[in-house]
Amino acid sequence: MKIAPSMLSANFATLADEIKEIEAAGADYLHIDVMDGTFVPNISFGPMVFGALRPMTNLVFDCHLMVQDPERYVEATAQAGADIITVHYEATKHIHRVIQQIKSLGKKAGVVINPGTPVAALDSVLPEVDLVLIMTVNPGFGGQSFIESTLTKIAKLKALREEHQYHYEIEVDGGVNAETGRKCLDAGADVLVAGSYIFNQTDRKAAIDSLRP
Ligand SMILES: O=C(CO)[C@H](O)[C@H](O)COP(=O)(O)O
Ligand SMILES: [Fe+2]
Repeated sequence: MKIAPSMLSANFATLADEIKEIEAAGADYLHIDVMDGTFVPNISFGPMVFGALRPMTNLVFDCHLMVQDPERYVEATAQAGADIITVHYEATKHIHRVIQQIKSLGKKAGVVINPGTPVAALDSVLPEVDLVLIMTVNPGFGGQSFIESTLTKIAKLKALREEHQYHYEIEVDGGVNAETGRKCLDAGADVLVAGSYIFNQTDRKAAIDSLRP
């Protein structure tokens, strides 16, 4: 399994040091939450900010685009050094086209659904994607409580992957701590995103280690 600390909960005044610390502590991905104030009721940062961090770390840049019509920003995200670009099913009229756009830029393509969207909405893109992200909170803010009903989606995605020999990783995002993270792993998750749980602890290595079974 992999751990993806979410930069949203890091100290923005010392970002480079925060990122180096979680890299040394054994993180696998750096989860990068881009918010536009329209698709979600919050604004975070964009490609100019994480692009500046790219030369400072070898962590996989796992970009979660919470922006309306993400096709407008996929190219800038790729150019800023993203490795995985994940777009919301709910944010575009053309999810299949956006996935193709990401792949044509040579990046791994992910799709993400809100707690209110069923796995069935993803039928047509599951054969194409490298990652499926299940929101386990409503997107927009760190530090929210895990929504238990999302666990059944993880199991569904795992069963579909086995049945059809799909290749996507299953990632979960929101309210993940040692307890809820374990539930996600038991249900079949491959990647745990955790923001406040990791960055609110002074010992980030202990926090990351506590998420591993
Ligand atoms: O996408 C997100 C919010 O929309 C974040 O990745 C997520 O909320 C991480 O924060 P926390 O682990 O504190 O819940
Ligand atoms: Fe996220």
